[in-house]
Amino acid sequence: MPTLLIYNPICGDRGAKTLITTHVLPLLEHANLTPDVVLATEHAGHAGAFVVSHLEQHSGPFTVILAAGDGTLHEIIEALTNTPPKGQRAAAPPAKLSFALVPSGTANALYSSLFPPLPDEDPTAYALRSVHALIEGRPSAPLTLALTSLRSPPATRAPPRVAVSAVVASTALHASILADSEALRAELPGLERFQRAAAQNLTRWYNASVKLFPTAAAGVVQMYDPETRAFVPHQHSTEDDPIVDLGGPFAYFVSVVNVDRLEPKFRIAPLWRDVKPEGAALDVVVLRPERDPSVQMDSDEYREAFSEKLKGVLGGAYQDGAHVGLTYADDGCVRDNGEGWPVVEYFRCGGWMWEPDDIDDRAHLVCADGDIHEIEKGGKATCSAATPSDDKSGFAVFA
Ligand SMILES: Nc1ncnc2c1ncn2[C@@H]1O[C@H](COP(=O)(O)OP(=O)(O)OP(=O)(O)O)[C@@H](O)[C@H]1O
Repeated sequence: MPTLLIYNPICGDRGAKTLITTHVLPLLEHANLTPDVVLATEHAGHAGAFVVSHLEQHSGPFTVILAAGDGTLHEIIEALTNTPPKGQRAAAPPAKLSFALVPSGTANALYSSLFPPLPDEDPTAYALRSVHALIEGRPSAPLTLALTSLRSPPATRAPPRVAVSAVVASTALHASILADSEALRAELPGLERFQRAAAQNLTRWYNASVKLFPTAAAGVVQMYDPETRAFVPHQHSTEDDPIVDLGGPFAYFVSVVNVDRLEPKFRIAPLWRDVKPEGAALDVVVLRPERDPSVQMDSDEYREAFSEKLKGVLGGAYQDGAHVGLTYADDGCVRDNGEGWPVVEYFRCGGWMWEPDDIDDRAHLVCADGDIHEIEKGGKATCSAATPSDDKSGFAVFA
C-alpha cells in the first residue's frame, strides 16, 4: 500500500524530526516498510496541499504516518474533503486514508484518546503505539467527522464554507481560548497557553440560540443522567419531535468526535470512550450560567461569581471527567452526590445549529480542531456528524 511519512518540525516541543529519524524510520526499516515519500512540512497548509496532490497522481488506499498534532491532521482531512477531485481522485471512488499517528503536537487530543497515557510509561514507547499497530497489521479504526457549515445571512446567497473536524467543533469559551492562545505560542509553547487564555475569558457569556438534532441510531437527542451514569432520551426529544432547543446565554459549548479528551488529562466527554456511540454522533458538553439557581441576572457581579464556579466545574474534567456528575443544590452549591439537576449538560446528538445574537461579536467565533472561523453577522453555524459509508473510504487511524 502506498505509504507517506509526513512530519511537522515546528509543532509541540519541536521533537517530531528526532522521533522520526531516531525511532520511526528504523522501526519501519526493521519491518521492511519503506515510505514512498518523506515530507517535512515547510509552512502551514503544506501537508494538506501535498496529500491532495499525491492522491491526484496515485491510486490508493494510502497509509500516512503523521508526526504532528491535531492541527496538521485536521489540515489534511479538510483539504481532501474540500478540494474538488481531479486526476486519480476523480477517476476512482475516494480512497481510504489510514493514519499511523506519532503524537508530536501540544495537546494530541486524538492520540491520547485512542491511547490513554499509562502511569510511568516510557514516553518514546508511548509515542510509537500507533506505528506498532500499523506494523503488526491491526485494522485501522474509522474516524467520525464533524462537518460545520458556516452559513452567511440568507440574503447574500453565498454557499456555506465547510470546516471539517476530526476532534472538536466548538463555540463560546473553547473557541475564545483557541482564538487567543495562538498569540501565546512563542511565549508558552506547552499546554499552559490554553490555561492562560482560559483565565482571560472565563467571565464572558455568549448569546446565541441552539438546536440539537437527533442521531439516526437513537432517533432522539440523548442527555447524560448523573444518577444512572448513562445517556437517556432528553425529556423534550421524542421520535415525533426530536429537536431540542437551548436558549442562551452560554458559557461553554464544545462538541467532540473520536475523542473523550482534549488534552491527555482533560477528559471533557468521558462517555465517548466508555460508551461508544452507535453510528454518526457528536458528544456535546454545554454550560449555561442561568441554570445556576444562584445566578439571578446577567451582570458583571454574577459573571465574576459564575466564572469561579465554571473554573471549578471544568477542573472536574481533569479528574477523569468528574464534571459530568456534578449537580446543583437549591442554593446553587455544586455537589457530586448525583442529586439535583446537572451543572453540565452533556448530550449525544447527530448535529447542532448555533445562531449567534448579532450584537455579540465573540459568539460569532467557531473553532474546528484549533482553526478559528467567524460566522458572518446574520449567519449561523450548523454541524453534523458523518461516518465513512464503507470500509474502503474515509479516514481511519491505526489503534
Ligand atoms: N513548517 C511549518 N511552519 C509553520 N507552520 C506549520 C509548519 N508545518 C505545519 N504548520 C502548521 O502548524 C500548525 C500547528 O500544528 P499542529 O496542530 O500539528 O501542532 P500543535 O498545534 O502543536 O498541536 P495540537 O494541535 O495537538 O495542539 C498546523 O496548523 C500546521 O498547518
